Amino acid sequence: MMMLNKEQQNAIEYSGSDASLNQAPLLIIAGAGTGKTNTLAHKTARLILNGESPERILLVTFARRAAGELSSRANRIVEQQRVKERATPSTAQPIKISWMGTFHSIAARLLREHANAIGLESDFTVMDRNDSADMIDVIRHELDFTSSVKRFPKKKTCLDIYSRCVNSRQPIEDVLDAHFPYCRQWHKELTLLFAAYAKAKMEQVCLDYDDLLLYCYHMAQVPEIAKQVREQFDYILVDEYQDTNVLQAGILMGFFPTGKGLTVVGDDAQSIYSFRAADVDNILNFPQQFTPPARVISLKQNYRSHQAILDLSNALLSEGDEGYKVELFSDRKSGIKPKLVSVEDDTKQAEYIVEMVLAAREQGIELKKQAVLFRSSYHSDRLELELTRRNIPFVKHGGLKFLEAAHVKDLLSILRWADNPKHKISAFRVLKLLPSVGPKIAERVINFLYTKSGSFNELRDCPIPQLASELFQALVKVLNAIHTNNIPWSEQVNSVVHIYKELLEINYDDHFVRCGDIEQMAQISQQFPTRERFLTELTLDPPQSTGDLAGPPLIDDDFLILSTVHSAKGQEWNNVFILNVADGNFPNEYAAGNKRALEEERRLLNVAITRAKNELHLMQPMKYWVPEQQRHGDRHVYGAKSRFLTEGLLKLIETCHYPRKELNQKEKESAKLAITDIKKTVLGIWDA
Ligand SMILES: Nc1ncnc2c1ncn2[C@@H]1O[C@H](COP(=O)(O)OP(=O)(O)OP(=O)(O)O)[C@@H](O)[C@H]1O
Repeated sequence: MMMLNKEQQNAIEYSGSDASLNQAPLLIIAGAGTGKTNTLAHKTARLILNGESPERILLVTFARRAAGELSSRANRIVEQQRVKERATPSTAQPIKISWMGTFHSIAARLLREHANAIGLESDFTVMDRNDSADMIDVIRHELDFTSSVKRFPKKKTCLDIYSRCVNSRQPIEDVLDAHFPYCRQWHKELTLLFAAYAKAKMEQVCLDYDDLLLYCYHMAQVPEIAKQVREQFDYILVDEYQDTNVLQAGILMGFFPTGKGLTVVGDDAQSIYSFRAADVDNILNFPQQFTPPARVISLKQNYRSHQAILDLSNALLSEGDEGYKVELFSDRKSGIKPKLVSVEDDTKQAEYIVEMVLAAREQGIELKKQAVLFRSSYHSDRLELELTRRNIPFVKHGGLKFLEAAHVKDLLSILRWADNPKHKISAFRVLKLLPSVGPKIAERVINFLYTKSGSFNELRDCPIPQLASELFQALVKVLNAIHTNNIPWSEQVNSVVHIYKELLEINYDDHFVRCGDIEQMAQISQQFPTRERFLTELTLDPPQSTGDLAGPPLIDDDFLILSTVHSAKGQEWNNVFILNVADGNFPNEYAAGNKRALEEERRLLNVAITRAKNELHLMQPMKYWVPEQQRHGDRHVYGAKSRFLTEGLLKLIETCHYPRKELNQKEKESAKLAITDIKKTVLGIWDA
C-alpha cells in the first residue's frame, strides 16, 4: 500500500463529527495531482474500518464515474487492511455506499423520498437538456414571440439564461446584464416564457436539471425535512467543491448548517465550470461559514508530474489575480522541459502529434498513456482524419454524447413515456416513429390519452392510420405492461428493444449499425436496480459511449486518448499534447475583456498542463480551422501568441518549430516573438 504523507494522513484522520470536541468541518485544498481522490478513498475506508455504517455516509462527486472510482478504491483499501489484520484472505462482502453520486442525482433521490411532504409527485420524470430546450421552443411559438421582426433568442440561449438565473439565484435583469447583454430587450418576454415553462413542467410532471437543485434547495430550508436528512447521515464527503454553484452550496448549508461530519475537497486553481454558474467563491469562503471556522488542510506534494511541469503550472497561477492557495512541488526534481511547438497550421500540428505519439510507442509508452487535449470538440477534426488515415486507434471524450444519437434517444423515449404517460416530448418522439404518423396525428393521440386520464390501455381505441395500426397496438401493449409493472424491470427494456427494432428498420437506412447500440443499452440497463434509477441516472450523467458503462475495454486494446480539457479533469497521462495554445483559444476570445472570465481561462490551461506526468507539448499553430462561424462560415483563424505565455513562462519552456529546421541566431531571436499578430491585423482590416 502506498505511504501517505503527513497532510494526507491528517486529512484522513480528522473526524470533524465529535460535537463534544466542538470540531469544525474540514476543507481539504488539494492542488492538482496531490492525491485528492486517494485521500478521499482512504478517508472513506478509514470510516468503514472504524465501524461506521456505509449507509450513514453521503458521498457527493462531480460525475458518476468519479463516484464509482472512489468506491472501488475505498473497497480495495478496506480489503487490504482486513487481509493485513487477519493475515488471511477476507471473505467479507464488499462495502456498498448506497448514498453516493452527483448533487443532481442525490437531489433527485431525496426529492422522491420526501415528495409527499413538499407537494411533489414522487414519480416525476427528469428531463434532459435537449428535452428542456424543445419544450421551451414549443412555448416560444405558442406565446408568439418568434413572429416578430426582431429575432427572439434561440431555444438553447433561452434555456441557458433560465439555467443561469436558477443556479446563481440572481434576478433575470442581472443575469442578462452580466452574461447576455444582447438579449436585454427581451427581458419581459423571457420572464413570461420562463413562467409558462415552469407551469408546463408541472403539468407534465417533469423536473429539469436545474429544478432538481432548486426544489432540493427549498426543501433544505424546511426545518423538519432538513432535520430528517441531517439525522440520516453522520459523514458527508463532497469532492470537487470548487465547481459547485450557490444553489449547491445552499443545499449543503441548509441540510448541514453546523458542518458536523462535513468534509469538502477541492482546488481553487481548477475551477472551470462558471458557465454552469459554478462560483469559485464557494470554496474560498467555505471556512468562514461556520463557527468555529472550518479547519483547512492543504495538500501540496504532487505525485503526478515532475518539477519542470509544476514550475510552469505554478508560474501560470502566480501571474493570476486570484491568489491561489497552493504552490505545488514534486520529489521528481528533473524531467524534460515542457515544449512549445510552433507549426504552420493544423495539418502540421496533426503530423507532429502522430510522429511523436508513434515514437513514444516505439519506446514502450502505450497509446492510452498519451493524450491530446483541446478546448472545443471540433479542434481535433484534422487530427482525427490523420489518425484514421494512419490506422491509429483513438477514443474521444467530450463532444457528442452517446445518448444524443437519435436511435438511443428513441429507445429511451419509449421507456420514459411508459414511465410517465404525461411526458409529452417523449410521446411525440415515439409516435412520430410510426408509419404515416406526423405531428398532427401524434398530437391527437396525446390528447386522446389525456382525456382517458393517462391509461395506456385505453389507447387501443384511439383512431390511427391503417398503415400504423399493427405496430401501434403492439406499442400500446408494451407501454401498458411497463407502466403497470406487469413485467419485471429485468424484462422491460428487452420488450422495448423488441418492438423498437421494427421501428428502427422503418426509420433508419443504417439500422444494422444502430442495432448494436440498442442491444448494449439493454445490457447496461441491468446494472441499475429500478427503471426510475436507470432513467434518472442516465439523464443526469450521460455516458459518452457505451464503453463508459460497459466497464474497461479489453486489456490488449490500445488507443490514443482525445479529450476536451473539461472531460480530462481528474485524469493523468504520461505524455500530453495541448492543441491550439493561441490567443483567441487559450484564452478564449470572449474572455478577453473580462477579468473573472480571463482567470477561468488561466485555470483551464492549468488543468490541461497538470494532466501530464512526463512530457508536455503545447501546440502553437499559426493558423487553425474553425468550422461554421456564425458570420463567416468555415474559415482559418490566425492564432497570435497566447497572452498567458509571458516572458516568465517562456523561460520555463523549450520552444521549437516543426518541421524542424536549423535556425540561425537571428531567426532564433525573432522566433521567440512569434509575430503572427501582424497577419491577424492585416486580415482584421477587412472584418465587417
Ligand atoms: N501518498 C502518495 N504516495 C504516492 N503516490 C501518491 C500518493 N498520493 C497520491 N498518489 C498518486 O498521485 C497521483 C494523483 O493522485 P489523484 O488522482 O488522487 O490526484 P488528484 O488530487 O485527484 O488530482 P487532480 O485534482 O489533478 O485530478 C495518482 O497517480 C496517485 O496514485
